[in-house]
Amino acid sequence: MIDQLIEAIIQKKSPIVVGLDPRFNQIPQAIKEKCLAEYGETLEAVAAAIKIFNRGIIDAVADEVPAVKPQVAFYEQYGLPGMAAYLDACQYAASKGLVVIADVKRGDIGSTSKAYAKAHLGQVQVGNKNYQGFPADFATINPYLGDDCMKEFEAEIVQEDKGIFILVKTSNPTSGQLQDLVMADGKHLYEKTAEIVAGWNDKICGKFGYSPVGAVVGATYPEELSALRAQMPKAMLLVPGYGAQGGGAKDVINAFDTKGLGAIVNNSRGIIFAYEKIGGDYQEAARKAVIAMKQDINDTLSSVGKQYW
Ligand SMILES: O=c1ccn([C@@H]2O[C@H](COP(=O)(O)O)[C@@H](O)[C@H]2O)c(=O)[nH]1
Repeated sequence: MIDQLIEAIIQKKSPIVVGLDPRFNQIPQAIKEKCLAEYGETLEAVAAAIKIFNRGIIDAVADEVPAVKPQVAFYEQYGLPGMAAYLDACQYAASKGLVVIADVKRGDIGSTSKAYAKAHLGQVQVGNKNYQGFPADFATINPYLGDDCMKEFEAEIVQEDKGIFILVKTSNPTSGQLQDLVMADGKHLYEKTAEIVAGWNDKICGKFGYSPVGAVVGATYPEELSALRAQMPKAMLLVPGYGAQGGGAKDVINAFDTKGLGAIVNNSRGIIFAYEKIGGDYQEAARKAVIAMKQDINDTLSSVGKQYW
């Protein structure tokens, strides 16, 4: 799947992933009213609105981006109807040929991690039949339970051709509270996580030189991003923090290798709710925002001689 992701990035000239993080209050009024009229003030109404909204966003951007990243929390908060909307987002995006990155930030003791891996990247068997719980191509992983727990995702990575992005240096303001702690050997904790990722990368790698075991590094920490690019040369970087969190093209440029590959930059609110800023139809606004972001990143890549296409 790492190779398909990179191929789609090259084909669409677009190292961009759209975050599907629906907030009910920000969904256009007409969609909300329609769903509330049909289902009343229920979780089902919210889920129906999310489903319509997401499908509209996916339709608007599918030919411009290689991937979407639904963040499960925005669905989970609405219980079972919310999770049905999450499933719909994954399935509908896949039906439009998009790579799905499940932002689930999972990780637990080994045996539980195995169940998480099956839930989001694999299959479960019932009798003679196999089922996919929440089908995705990649999942985000919380590393803090250690190597053995992350390794439980390996079966799905290898046998199902899936991938993971391990949280290395997150974009939030207090990420340094734990991740920047200096260890006995003088390295930061996030560098130790990067060592685990890089070690794993040496064992499993795709045709572009990138591994299905990638890393999450925030656009809001450009210096660390630069250093981590060098420390994990075979790790695809998933870079959140562009847009609403303050990151710009100049901040993410060092996530890319010298050829202009190796990173995919996320933007959630800045794309899906672009209509609140630029007005007009939400789908048209999302499409315009994606095209503007593409231009911004491609122009910046080109200005430093890194544009691949
Ligand atoms: O370090 C991290 C890891 C994940 N995220 C997620 O990315 C998006 C960002 O949303 P924006 O609206 O573009 O700010 C969201 O789903 C986060 O949970 C992150 O921001 N930082």
